[in-house]
Amino acid sequence: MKKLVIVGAGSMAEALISGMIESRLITGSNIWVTNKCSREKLQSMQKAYGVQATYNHSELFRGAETVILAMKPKDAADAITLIKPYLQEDMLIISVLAGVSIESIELLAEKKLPVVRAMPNTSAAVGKSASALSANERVTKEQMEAVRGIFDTVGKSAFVEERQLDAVTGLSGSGPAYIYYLAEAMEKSAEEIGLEKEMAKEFIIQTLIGAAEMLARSAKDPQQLRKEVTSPGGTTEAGVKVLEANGVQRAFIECIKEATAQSRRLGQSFSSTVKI
Ligand SMILES: NC(=O)C1=CN([C@@H]2O[C@H](COP(=O)(O)OP(=O)(O)OC[C@H]3O[C@@H](n4cnc5c(N)ncnc54)[C@H](OP(=O)(O)O)[C@@H]3O)[C@@H](O)[C@H]2O)C=CC1
Ligand SMILES: O=C(O)[C@@H]1CCC=N1
Repeated sequence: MKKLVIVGAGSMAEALISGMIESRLITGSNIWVTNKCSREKLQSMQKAYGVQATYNHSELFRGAETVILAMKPKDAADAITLIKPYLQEDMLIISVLAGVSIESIELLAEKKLPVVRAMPNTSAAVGKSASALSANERVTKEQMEAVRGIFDTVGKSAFVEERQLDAVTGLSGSGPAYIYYLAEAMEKSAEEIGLEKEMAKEFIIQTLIGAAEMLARSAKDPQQLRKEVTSPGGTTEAGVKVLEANGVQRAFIECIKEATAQSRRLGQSFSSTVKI
């Protein structure tokens, strides 16, 4: 891949950079990054991945083939307004911004651009992102393949309708955080049940990896797999009864619905400011 520019150098940018370099899709020297003002962060990324970093926009965008927008949605209007003179109609724009529509990006850039909206997750750093993609009609077949090239090397990707991206954001964009929340609870419980922290950590990680592998490889659904762990009158049944009594499954469903609604709200408030 030729020159790739990433505007925003936070968690998502770093996950993508580390995944792309690890999978040898691109070398660090062909990746150019910038952020708002955190110079130390850019320096640490240069050191860790061998990427190029600059605040000089002419230098940043000169000869760029692909531009990834990776700032927070609240910063997107300012960022796109600043970079719009440098965006060319043949540059492929990939936005990972939650909620922000393709239309809003084009309105802010004040030009017709090939835009792909992507919703990956931070597991891209280890090649395990689940990424949903949605493209406008200006994206060529070659650009589409280039985008698949990026997101398939950092995990698995699939094209969806743009209107489905809020739901994907609530489910798998934010998804790793829900699993980390569960891991946090398991770690906290370990202390209370008398297990040494470091040892418990290993058991927790292997249990999560094993359960994920079972879900991926087995033809059985999650409920069936859960039943197979649950002996009548046994330990799992006793534990899961407590989860049921506390409405934990319902809480997870509400959590994903609320995250989806927040993605929709972010998008609506962004669109309304762009259109004013
Ligand atoms: N984190 C995640 O799990 C996921 C995030 N996303 C999306 O990715 C995007 C980034 O999220 P995340 O990486 O977590 O955010 P971070 O807060 O970690 O990083 C945001 C980055 O944007 C930079 N930035 C802010 N304003 C500008 C600007 N005007 N010009 C250039 N850079 C700017 C910040 O620079 P500085 O540090 O100097 O302020 C920072 O480097 C969001 O839109 C989010 O919706 C999508 C999927 C998953
Ligand atoms: O929390 C967020 O808004 C971003 C989008 C998906 C994951 N992190």
